[in-house]
Amino acid sequence: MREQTVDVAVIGAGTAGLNARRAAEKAGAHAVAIDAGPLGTTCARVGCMPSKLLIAAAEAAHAVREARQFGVHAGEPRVVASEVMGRVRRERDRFVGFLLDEAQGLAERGLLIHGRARFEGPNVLAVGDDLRVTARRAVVVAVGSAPRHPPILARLESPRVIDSDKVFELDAFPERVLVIGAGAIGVELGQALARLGARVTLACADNKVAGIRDPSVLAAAKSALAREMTLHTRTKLEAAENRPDGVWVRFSGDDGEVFEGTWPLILAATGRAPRLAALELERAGVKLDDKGKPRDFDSATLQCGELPLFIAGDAAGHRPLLHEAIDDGQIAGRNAAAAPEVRPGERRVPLSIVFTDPQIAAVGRRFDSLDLSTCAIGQVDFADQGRARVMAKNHGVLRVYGSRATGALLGAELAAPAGEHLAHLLAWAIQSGLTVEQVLRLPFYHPVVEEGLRTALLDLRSQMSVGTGP
Ligand SMILES: Cc1cc2nc3c(=O)[nH]c(=O)nc-3n(C[C@H](O)[C@H](O)[C@H](O)COP(=O)(O)OP(=O)(O)OC[C@H]3O[C@@H](n4cnc5c(N)ncnc54)[C@H](O)[C@@H]3O)c2cc1C
Ligand SMILES: NC(=O)c1ccc[n+]([C@@H]2O[C@H](COP(=O)([O-])OP(=O)(O)OC[C@H]3O[C@@H](n4cnc5c(N)ncnc54)[C@H](O)[C@@H]3O)[C@@H](O)[C@H]2O)c1
Repeated sequence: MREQTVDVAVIGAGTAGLNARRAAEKAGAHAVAIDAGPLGTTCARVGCMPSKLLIAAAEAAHAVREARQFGVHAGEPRVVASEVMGRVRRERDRFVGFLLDEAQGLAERGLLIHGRARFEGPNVLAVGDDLRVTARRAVVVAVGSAPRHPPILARLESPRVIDSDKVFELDAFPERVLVIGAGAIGVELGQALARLGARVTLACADNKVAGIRDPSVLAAAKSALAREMTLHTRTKLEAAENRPDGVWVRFSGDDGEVFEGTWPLILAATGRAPRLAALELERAGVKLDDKGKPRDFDSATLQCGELPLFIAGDAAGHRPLLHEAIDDGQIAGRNAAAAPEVRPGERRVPLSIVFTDPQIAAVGRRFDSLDLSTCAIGQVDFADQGRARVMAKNHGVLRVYGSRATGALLGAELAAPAGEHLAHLLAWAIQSGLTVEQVLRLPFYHPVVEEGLRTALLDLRSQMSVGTGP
């Protein structure tokens, strides 16, 4: 067994791991990342980037179809799946290439070890069969997450059941596809496949779409998505089996409704789980709950109890988004280098954006955390919003939340045209501590989608007991 001693060992060279290693090094530690591969990060290989590339192709097809309402007749677009997927993979590979170059540079400097790591003790790792790495200061666990399939599908082992790890390898789009799950992955990929010509049925166990909790925004999101796919919510997968013509599945709803059918392709978008199981965290002294999650994890410092062990990115399971993986990595890396002197990391206002049309987003405080006796809600419906109508993108609702007493802007949920931009404006205003009144004093051009945001803010201000400006 070869032995290596470092200050900080980071398990995983994804986004969180690379950032953790860099932050630990910046804090003066000899920090090494260990990765079993494939390298290139989930975001670039099978996550954010290929999904947005597929959505971009889908938007192009949709724009051609929609052109007729402007009097521009292009006919039904001819979608050539091999060309669509060729561009998705070419561009994806370009993004991945930059990360592989970074990994190669680290490996050449002895700062990236190839191999699968597991714990032998709180700061001792076995890497593969022939290397033991001891971390003098701490270990950062940044192993990411993996798709989680319901047991009924997991047992089936059919090539006709795929998940987001496989979808970008398709070379043909099936005529019909069943998407199970209406989280970010299900709705983004479901709508994209529908726009690229598949007849999509989307089914999910709960009543949420893209994680939206505000009932008005949820209703708007559902009705916008239902224009392009058949949507079944509150319906649970009960049975599945392989048949000659595809995979047969049966769902049963909370209301007793049963639907079943056979699909040539099923996309399982049923959530992702942290890849912690194979790490043998118990050997590091980590106490796990019945779901295999560390009991004493501190989401502010990212430390597990008093152990010299930090968890960052999707592996921590609390904010499974790219910008949060970057922040987590920096917090965990810095704390690992300074352990046992740890401090809470600075966090940004929560922001999530789902790239459907309309885009679905949540910023700051969520609807279900509001005390409606002290908070007010302002709303705009984009059906009649000027710029949205001009572009024929007039679908969706935006709701902003504020404190009646202080006039502070607290949060928002939205399904809206240009939602990615509106969500950023709101996040920046909230993080800057602006009141509704102060935001309304900022410029709003005409005619822009942001005027819809102003309508919602005016509605919010009218219900507040402070700040009645111009
Ligand atoms: C389809 C899809 C679309 C997405 N779209 C978006 C989006 O638009 N915006 C957004 O913000 N987020 C998006 N996300 C989420 C985002 O991709 C993740 O939050 C982020 O990539 C997580 O980074 P990470 O560093 O935690 O994990 P990863 O990048 O997965 O890194 C984990 C690394 O650990 C390694 N590893 C695992 N186990 C071991 C072990 N035992 N030993 C050694 N190495 C190991 C792996 O090889 C991997 O390299 C999307 C995700 C998916 C799946
Ligand atoms: N734009 C983005 O930021 C973006 C895009 C894609 C993915 N992501 C990240 O990836 C993570 C995982 O996404 P996801 O959509 O897979 O997970 P999710 O947990 O958000 O959604 C899972 C869905 O699967 C359904 N489901 C689970 N088990 C089921 C069953 N047995 N029968 C029927 N339905 C079932 C749930 O009802 C839910 O709709 C997200 O939390 C997000 O952080 C982000």
